[in-house]
Amino acid sequence: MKLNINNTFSEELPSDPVLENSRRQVRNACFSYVTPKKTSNPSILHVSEEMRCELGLTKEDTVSKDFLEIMTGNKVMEGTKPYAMHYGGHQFGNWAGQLGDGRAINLTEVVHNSKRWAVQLKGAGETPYSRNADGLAVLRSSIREYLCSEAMYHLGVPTTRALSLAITGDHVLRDILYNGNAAYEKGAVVSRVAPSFIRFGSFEVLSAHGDHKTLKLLTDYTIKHFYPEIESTGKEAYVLFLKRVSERSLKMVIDWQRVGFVHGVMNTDNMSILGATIDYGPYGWLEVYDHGWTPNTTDSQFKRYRYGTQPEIVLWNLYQLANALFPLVEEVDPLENVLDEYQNSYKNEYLHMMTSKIGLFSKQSEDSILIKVLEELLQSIETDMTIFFRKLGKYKKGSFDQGVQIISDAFYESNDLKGDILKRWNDWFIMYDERLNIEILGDEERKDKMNIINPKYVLRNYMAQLAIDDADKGDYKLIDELYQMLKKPYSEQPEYEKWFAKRPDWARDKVGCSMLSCSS
Ligand SMILES: Nc1ncnc2c1ncn2[C@@H]1O[C@H](COP(=O)(O)OP(=O)(O)OP(=O)(O)O)[C@@H](O)[C@H]1O
Ligand SMILES: [Mg+2]
Repeated sequence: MKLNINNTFSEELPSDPVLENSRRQVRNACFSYVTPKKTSNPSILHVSEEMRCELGLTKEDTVSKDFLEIMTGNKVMEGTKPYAMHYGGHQFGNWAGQLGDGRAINLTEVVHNSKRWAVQLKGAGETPYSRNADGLAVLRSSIREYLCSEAMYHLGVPTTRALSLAITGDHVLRDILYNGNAAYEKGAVVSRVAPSFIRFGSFEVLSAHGDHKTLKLLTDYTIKHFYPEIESTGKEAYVLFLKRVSERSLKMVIDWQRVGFVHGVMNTDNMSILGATIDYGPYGWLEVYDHGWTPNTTDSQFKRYRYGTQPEIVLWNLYQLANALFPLVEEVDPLENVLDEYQNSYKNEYLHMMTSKIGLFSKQSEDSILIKVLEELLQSIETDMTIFFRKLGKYKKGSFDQGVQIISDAFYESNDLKGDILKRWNDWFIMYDERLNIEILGDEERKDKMNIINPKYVLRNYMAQLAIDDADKGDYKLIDELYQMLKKPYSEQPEYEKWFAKRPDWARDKVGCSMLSCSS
């Protein structure tokens, strides 16, 4: 197996001088060297073809013994020195101090086709940052991370990627609902890939420790490799850096809102500095359109990370990043201006995204009302988000009296559609139809454009759970079926029509489908 190894993070940034794998507080360093844990009887369950090609690996490579051993922790690739990254974070609104890669281990960076990739194992064993946990990951959460990160890539949402999914042959103890019912589960490792795994928390931890020297090194490194378009130097560069991170993070969260993805645990240690979705833990997909929904039972009391607040939370997290960068800028105003800009751009971008979802591509002053009324209606009775927007593409100008009929599959209880609600829906279609008259696109063209904005297939929570249930019994076919289908989320794919359906009733309140915890 030949990878074009080219390490920059570990070559250019300070490492923790302690080499033993003991839990500790790390200072003046961006990472600690650590070797992945050996696994007892590993086997690869799936490999992402697209990611394999991105890294310059052949099919033969991915079925080799080397690949199996390297991607499950049993062998360290020649010429590499794996390491865990040092970071901190704000968790659920509070500063949590040092966190770091407690179970993720970076193997190496690779350059292929002029693109830089860091390859990391998640669930690869204890590190200096493991605190009181075991450094491992279970099959259920690894299937969810593997499938969803690749699905998000194909949806066009900025994200970390996955290369392989493996079981380790070891057993891992977990208490899924934190209610005293711990049980052994199959251990697993996902090899995941991103240009870099640096997080907001990587900057925060250095700033919190007053280590401005390493903070500056890390910021300069990040700009040099990942924001090369920033040509200025000094304070100006750091302000621009915050601005670019804020723009990328805004794009990411607008995409989340567009496809109905709820991250579930948007702590600052789970915010990539590249504006990519990272940490597929207790995430979920909106089935019933509901701004108040979060899949994460650990957050059920305050619902801090519910669907509707995700863009505000990104802003809150950017504030923490701005605070962390403050020692490099020493002026509040320019940093605050960047955050103010986020707020303005967010309003515009959100409206633009929502209007494009309903096939409006010109701007009109009344559009915000049309969208607001629609959002209220979508929440007035249980309405499936994916089905609603996809079906709306079939609407034909002038047929407002058939509007409700066209989207009626999206309603979970069509009996609820009566009286005032039905009237309000009909009124909305009249408004919508009038507004469509200002658009230049015809029905077919509008539908085609809407169909590359509104996915037909997403990884509904119960679908991942079905794949997990099968995998627990040793049947991995559904993992591949979902993986193949989710490669083309915007295409019709009649062979997969059965997955274009509302959540089945059995999944309504089932653990793993509508209730997920951080236990993984
Ligand atoms: N089983 C575990 N063993 C050791 N550390 C863990 C374990 N699970 C989580 N952690 C650590 O707890 C912190 C918060 O966990 P969180 O659930 O956000 O991350 P994660 O799912 O492990 O990984 P990532 O953010 O890398 O995708 C992180 O520092 C993480 O490394
Ligand atoms: Mg995390």
